[in-house]
Amino acid sequence: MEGVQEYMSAIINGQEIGQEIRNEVAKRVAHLKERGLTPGLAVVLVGDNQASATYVRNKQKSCEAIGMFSELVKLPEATTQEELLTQIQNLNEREDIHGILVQLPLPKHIDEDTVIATIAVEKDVDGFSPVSVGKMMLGQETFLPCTPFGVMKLLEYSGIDIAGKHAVIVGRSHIVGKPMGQLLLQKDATVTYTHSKTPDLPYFTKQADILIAAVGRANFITKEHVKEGAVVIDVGINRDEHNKLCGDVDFAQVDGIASHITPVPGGVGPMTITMLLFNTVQAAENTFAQTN
Ligand SMILES: Nc1nc2c(c(=O)[nH]1)N[C@@H](CN(C=O)c1ccc(C(=O)N[C@@H](CCC(=O)O)C(=O)O)cc1)CN2
Repeated sequence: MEGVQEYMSAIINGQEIGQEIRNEVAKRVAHLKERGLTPGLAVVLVGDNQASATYVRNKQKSCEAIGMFSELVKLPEATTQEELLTQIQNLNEREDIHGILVQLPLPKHIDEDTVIATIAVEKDVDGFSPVSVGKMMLGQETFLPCTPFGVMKLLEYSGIDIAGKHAVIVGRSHIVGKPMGQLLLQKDATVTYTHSKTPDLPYFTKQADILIAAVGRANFITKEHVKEGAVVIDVGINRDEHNKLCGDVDFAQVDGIASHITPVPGGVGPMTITMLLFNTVQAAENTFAQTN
């Protein structure tokens, strides 16, 4: 059709890129172990959320696969906030634990902000604590939140230039949308934040060279939202009306319009755990450097 350029969208494969990075992390683990230090991750799971239990199991398996030590602290739904804080304080003191993560969401009677702020900043491998977030905002060295960090790696490994590009973020969560914009800004993108209540969303998203969908709604981003040749990164993990896993982007509609696109599953998801391993080995290396 005249005036319409058709793209073969390149599929960004998070499994493959994640594996490449995990292989590098595994070498760093082996190097530390030869020197007598085994990187250790503590994963705290409170309650019976099935999806959380699956993610936690995958995190533990991934640790084992590269030779890291991992410990699961599994607590019942009725755990009080005080009990949880005590558990975290104990983990903060442990020399064999270099990274701590508390799986989110927590049961409603527990205040997530208070819990996250209790994790020692040098063990905050999720990068969620106020100090880690503040350092990230200032461009200082810190642990970056795993999902946005993983997206940055996907862009880098796919050879996508960021400087000078217009990145539009759809979503404003503390763990994805907000930090995502900051990381892109630090690489000289021009960043626009939008969200589910932005009027005339396509007006903004159609301007995106890099479109990040992190709104948490199944198939929310359709062909009306996407400029031809845009890079489309789907951070969503949803279930559609048939209970099938899907992202925030209607893949079938956007495939062929975008220059690059991430699938769900197999795009951003595997990178979240990869960057958790990356941060944990970094935490262990920091400990090693301080004690040797
Ligand atoms: N403390 C944290 N809690 C949560 C985080 C987090 O980064 N830290 N993120 C999410 C859940 N999450 C990790 O915890 C996570 C979600 C999805 C995947 C993933 O690999 N998804 C696969 C599909 C998996 C499936 O089949 O269900 C994919 O997209 O390919 C990894 C990690 C909320 N909580």
